[in-house]
Amino acid sequence: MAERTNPIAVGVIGAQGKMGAQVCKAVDGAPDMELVAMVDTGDGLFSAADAGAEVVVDFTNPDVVMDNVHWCVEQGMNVVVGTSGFTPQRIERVRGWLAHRPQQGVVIAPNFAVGAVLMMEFAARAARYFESVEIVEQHHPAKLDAPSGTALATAAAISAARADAGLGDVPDATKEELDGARGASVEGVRVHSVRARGLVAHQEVIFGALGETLTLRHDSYDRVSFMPGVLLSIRQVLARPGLTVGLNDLLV
Ligand SMILES: NC(=O)C1=CN([C@@H]2O[C@H](COP(=O)(O)OP(=O)(O)OC[C@H]3O[C@@H](n4cnc5c(N)ncnc54)[C@H](OP(=O)(O)O)[C@@H]3O)[C@@H](O)[C@H]2O)C=CC1
Ligand SMILES: O=C(O)C1=N[C@H](C(=O)O)C[C@H](O)C1
Repeated sequence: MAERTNPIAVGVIGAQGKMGAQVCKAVDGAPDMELVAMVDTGDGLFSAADAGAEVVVDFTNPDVVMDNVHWCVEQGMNVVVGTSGFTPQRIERVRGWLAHRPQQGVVIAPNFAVGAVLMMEFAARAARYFESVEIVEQHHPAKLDAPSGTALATAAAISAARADAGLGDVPDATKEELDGARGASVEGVRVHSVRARGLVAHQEVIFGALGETLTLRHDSYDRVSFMPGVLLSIRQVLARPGLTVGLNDLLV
């Protein structure tokens, strides 16, 4: 394929938000991209299509993201999605929208930070060797969803690896508990959500076996940590028709 010489036209939905604003700045500073549309609450999505966006990046909220992605796909645009709330059912719906659109791509990533992607990979790799596992995710108090999308994806990957290895339930003798004291069970993995001022996005995965524990921890101290993954996805979505979930296949 001939190398393109014109910049990638990018639109951002949720442009006034914490992530959206950071994405606009990163796209603006990328020599191979042009920021053509900044859309937020009350603005019409059509401005991204009118501006000729080839790739639209969505960082909004789980209540609106499905409508946004559907509309963009219908308009023929490629989409990079960071917004949380992607259940397996939602992912299948997006796959369905793309089924008859062989030219278009959508990338959905629960976390764009390279360290977080590796932490999830390492957790899936470690899962088969440990009888016990729990996840503690910590975020800023403005976060709308709990557990985080990253924690849900990590729990799902761990659960699949445990099932593959023939591991049974995580041992836990708890008989009496205050509501929530043992966190939420996500596919059999306990997830605890902390919300505190000063935090950005952090996660620990604690594995336990006889006489040892292994703790994997990732910290995003600043939202700039997500930008290399977002820019990589914008570049790659154009060459990846269909649905890509997570950054694992994009990182070389
Ligand atoms: N995948 C990843 O690596 C990361 C994912 N996230 C996820 O990204 C999402 C956004 O996070 P964050 O930036 O912190 O949230 P913010 O609340 O700071 O930003 C969301 C922005 O989207 C706007 N918005 C809401 N509805 C619409 C709509 N229908 N059309 C256009 N704009 C809209 C909001 O406007 P208003 O305030 O008026 O509602 C707000 O400006 C969350 O789901 C979060 O979990 C966050 C960080 C990293
Ligand atoms: O809301 C956030 O801030 C974040 N959301 C994503 C999630 O739900 O996992 C990614 C990261 O943890 C930051």
